[in-house]
Amino acid sequence: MPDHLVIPAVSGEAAPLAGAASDFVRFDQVSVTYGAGTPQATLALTPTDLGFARGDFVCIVGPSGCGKTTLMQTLAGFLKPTGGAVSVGDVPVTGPGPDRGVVFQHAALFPWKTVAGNAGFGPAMRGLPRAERRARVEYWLNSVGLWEFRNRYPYQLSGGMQQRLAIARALANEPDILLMDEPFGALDALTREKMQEELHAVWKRRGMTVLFITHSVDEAVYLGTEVVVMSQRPGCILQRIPAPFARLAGERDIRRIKAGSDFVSLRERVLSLIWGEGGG
Ligand SMILES: Nc1ncnc2c1ncn2[C@@H]1O[C@H](COP(=O)(O)OP(=O)(O)OP(=O)(O)O)[C@@H](O)[C@H]1O
Repeated sequence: MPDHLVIPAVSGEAAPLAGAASDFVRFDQVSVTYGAGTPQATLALTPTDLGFARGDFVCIVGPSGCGKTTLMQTLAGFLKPTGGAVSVGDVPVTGPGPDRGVVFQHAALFPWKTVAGNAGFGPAMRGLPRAERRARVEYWLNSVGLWEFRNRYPYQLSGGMQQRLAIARALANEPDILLMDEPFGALDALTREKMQEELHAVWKRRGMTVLFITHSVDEAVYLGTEVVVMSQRPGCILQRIPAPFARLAGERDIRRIKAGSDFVSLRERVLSLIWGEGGG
């Protein structure tokens, strides 16, 4: 580890489960039952409290089917909770909105639009003036290294480039909150680490709030300011674990950070919690 890196101590303390009244994003007793009132009713999420501050990078991990996507979709506004309420800046979430950008595992780009057309879609839908749209598209395509590919179509891009475009498209709306559901799950290991670096750099530069679902504990511990571990279905939050690596001061070296003993011990701690719940 280079000397100039300042690593805050890994406290070993879990953060309190409930949110605080001052939190920017709040889930208050949010529960979800799919098919409520039918014989097929599935309790996906038990009443859950979670809150976090503006600028936090919150990573959610947990066994398959534990309700991670369900929780995120209530914040995205795609899913109305069966019980409880979600709010952003004290305003209740009642549906999707441009303040919350969403990136899924598969890029879901518009194949008939160019790279620039995809990136500019949100601002165009919102009726922003042409000059501002162009400026945003240029800025965000440059940010994810795709400006020189602006006239290509999605099928002419690699998987990693498509995912970078999906991120640029979400960011071109300049959302306060970025919601990412296993965004790097389909990428090879090397591209995935590069994407982790790029996302981290964008997060640091923009200071936005991120809620990030992943099956990779390594990724969660590296990117998150906090790792939220969920239980098996019906999901609840088992532990919230602060992580220090996202806010490291100084130059970052992803390989050295991940090989460091603080990183390895935090990763093992999260992994053993998940294994106790039946695996990821
Ligand atoms: N539309 C739906 N209708 C009925 N049940 C659903 C629906 N969507 C999800 N479920 C169920 O709710 C539970 C939680 O699903 P969810 O997708 O939130 O889990 P997850 O933790 O994101 O899973 P994974 O890690 O495998 O992506 C699962 O048992 C799932 O089968």
